[in-house]
Amino acid sequence: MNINQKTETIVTPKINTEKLSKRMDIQGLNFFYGEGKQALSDINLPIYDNHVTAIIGASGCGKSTLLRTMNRIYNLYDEHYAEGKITLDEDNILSAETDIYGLRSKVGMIFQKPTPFPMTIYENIAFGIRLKEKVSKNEMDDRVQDALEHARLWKEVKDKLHTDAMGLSGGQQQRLCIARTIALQPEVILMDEPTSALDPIATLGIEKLITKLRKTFTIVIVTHNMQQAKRISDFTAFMHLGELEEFGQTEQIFNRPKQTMTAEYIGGEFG
Ligand SMILES: Nc1ncnc2c1ncn2[C@@H]1O[C@H](COP(=O)(O)OP(=O)(O)OP(=O)(O)O)[C@@H](O)[C@H]1O
Repeated sequence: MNINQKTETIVTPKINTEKLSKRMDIQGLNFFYGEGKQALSDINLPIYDNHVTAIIGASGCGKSTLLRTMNRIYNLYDEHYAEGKITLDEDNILSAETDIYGLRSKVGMIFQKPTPFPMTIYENIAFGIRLKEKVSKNEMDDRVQDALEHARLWKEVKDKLHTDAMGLSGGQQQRLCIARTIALQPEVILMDEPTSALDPIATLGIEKLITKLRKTFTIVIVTHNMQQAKRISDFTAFMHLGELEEFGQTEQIFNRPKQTMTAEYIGGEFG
């Protein structure tokens, strides 16, 4: 099966963005990997609540960098810094007063390669919950089951919860990582090419899951796969050389791009 084959022109109803609330709002964002090494310039991007926003663009245009500003994971390195404003529920997360651990529990992240902890399936989920709050054994069992059900993994693992998570397939491991993130009840889930290490069937499993999760969470996904962006996102941001070239409803970006650069990228002229 080739899941990347060209699909029909997408037909989706126009979303009236005036009726949506913004879960996050990026305003005038610049990002530097050290003095003089600017990777993002003046990014302005709304992230609408309970919708999926895809970030697309050629290699090196700044997609992952942009995603990483949204939970300040770049703070792991002293010389990396951001300027501008990113609001989450009205608070500027770039402010020096931001509680970074609190921020990361509100804005979860899924990486390219599944990264389960070398523990049992159950512990992969219970571990994070325990760090955040005190819950009884029964409540923990319920929370673990709930997260696995939400991540569409429960049926496959319910009889082996106390076995090593590393024994799961790649697609199952990625769904476990999603379950681990969901268990902490974030508001936003960031996904950095979450299916690029998976086969087509596992990819479709994750895509179905993302479509379901948007009812509860706000999702931002970086993808190289334009057919994937078309299939699962409501909004698309096209980046070029560290700038946001065009943002709009996915249907508009793919069917009627306004910028020549967007049309060329979508048409496969560079990438
Ligand atoms: N740790 C780093 N130190 C210095 N420069 C970096 C670092 N990480 C990324 N860059 C640079 O920042 C720019 C944006 O990189 P980024 O990884 O965000 O792009 P991308 O669009 O996600 O690329 P890809 O699709 O290849 O993953 C590139 O020019 C890259 O070389």
